[in-house]
Amino acid sequence: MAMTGTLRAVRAPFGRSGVRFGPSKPRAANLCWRRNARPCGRKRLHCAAVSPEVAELQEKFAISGCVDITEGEGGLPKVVLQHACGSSAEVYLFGACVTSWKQSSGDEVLFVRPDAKFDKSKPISGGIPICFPQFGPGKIQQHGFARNLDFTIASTSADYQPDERDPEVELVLSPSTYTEEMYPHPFKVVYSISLHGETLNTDFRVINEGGAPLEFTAALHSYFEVAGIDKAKVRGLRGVEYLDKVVDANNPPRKTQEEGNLEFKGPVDSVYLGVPGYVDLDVGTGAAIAITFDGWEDVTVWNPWTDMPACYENFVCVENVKYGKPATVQPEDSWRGTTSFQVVDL
Ligand SMILES: O=P(O)(O)OC[C@H]1O[C@@H](O)[C@H](O)[C@@H](O)[C@@H]1O
Repeated sequence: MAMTGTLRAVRAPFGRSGVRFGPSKPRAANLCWRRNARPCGRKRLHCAAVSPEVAELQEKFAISGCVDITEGEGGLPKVVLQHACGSSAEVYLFGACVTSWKQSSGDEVLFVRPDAKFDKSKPISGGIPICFPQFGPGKIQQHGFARNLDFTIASTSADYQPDERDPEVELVLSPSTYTEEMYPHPFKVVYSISLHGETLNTDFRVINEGGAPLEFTAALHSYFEVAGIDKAKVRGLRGVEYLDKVVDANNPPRKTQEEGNLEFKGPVDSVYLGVPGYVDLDVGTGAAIAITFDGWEDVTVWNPWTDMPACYENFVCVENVKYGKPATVQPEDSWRGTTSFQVVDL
């Protein structure tokens, strides 16, 4: 993942060293805190602006000017990352779903579907949901349970240098009675999301906390806004074999991508197997989203076409996937998939 030579201040869950910023500096105990860590001036218990849960998270994990924990849609807690350059990202603890990534111009890059619900009745439909421990179809619910569950905040951090403070949040998901019924394996998901300038970086790790090998498939099910489905193109897949799930989702035929530009003239639901680290999406405005990745081996491209009449013209999913060869993680070992998303001019 691209990082500058600035001193990073991060906690060290996997051997990286540094200084931890969260829980953040002590604050006046009873005041309600809002965005940018300024108190609203009223006693927290009497302030209807945020729930006690969100107020507590803000008190523990906010970093002034870089990281805030606020109430999102439906009152759900969300982490707001703000970079000094003006870019920002928003991450719901429910599903660890990144629902917004804005450039310093204010332009939104991600797409949230109009049918998205923020009441936990279903996963958030849009942004970057996580699929784990299954990228379906398969034995359990289509895309696994991680996108239906609340993650917890392990830490927040930012760089030392005031002009280059890269905000980061590290989220964790551990087994519960609910997950054990479907997937009786000790695991820990550790997922970090950060901004480096206008670039969004994700670092997805699965740790085997049991005594037997841990198997899973997974994905970052990323939805991107496009200027029109007729203008969108995915590039970087020429010559790659793919599974065509439009033909048969349960028994997809294997094909080879012939064209350098994958265009959309009908439904597309293809899992490209063994993509070498880079793909981009021309969004039709003269810009593209460059997706650079490591660990993730496959790429799914999905657009439902007229099955979703209200929005199919406005988004394309280009997903980082570990599917063709499911991950097998030995006891005390971990699997890691990193992705760097960047908007580039064409
Ligand atoms: O669960 P969601 O967000 O509606 O997405 C569903 C789609 O997700 C894609 O990743 C799959 O390849 C499709 O087969 C599936 O239909």
